[in-house]
Amino acid sequence: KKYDAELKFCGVVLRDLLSKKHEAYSYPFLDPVDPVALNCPNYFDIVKHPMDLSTIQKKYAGNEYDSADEFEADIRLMFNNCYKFNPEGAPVNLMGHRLEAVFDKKWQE
Ligand SMILES: Cc1ccc(Nc2c(-c3ccc(O)cc3)nc3c(C)cccn23)cc1
Repeated sequence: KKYDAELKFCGVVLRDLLSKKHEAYSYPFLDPVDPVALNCPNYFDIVKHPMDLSTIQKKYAGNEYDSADEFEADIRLMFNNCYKFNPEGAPVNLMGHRLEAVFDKKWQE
């Protein structure tokens, strides 16, 4: 059963993560990682289930999430992919932690 109120809140959180105010650290997460463009040919050897905010947005708009838990699982997958590929202390790793902190604060609201 879809719980509409909780799914509406997912849309509110997603819109915030996509907003310009976070663009300084959200840009690595806005679109699917392109291993050719980024010169990281080993990406798909390390990250088996890629995820990004544009894909989450498409799934949300397409009503593919049946619960907030499913939505959160994709958000966490996106960040955990980032931490797996980008070592602790690397710029993109730090951006992941910054954007995840934004998510965590809003999510626990
Ligand atoms: C050789 C190399 C090393 C690190 C990266 N990381 C990285 C990522 C990235 C995002 C999420 C993710 O799960 C994995 C990688 N996004 C970028 C961008 C937008 C610019 C520069 C580096 N970027 C790219 C190439």
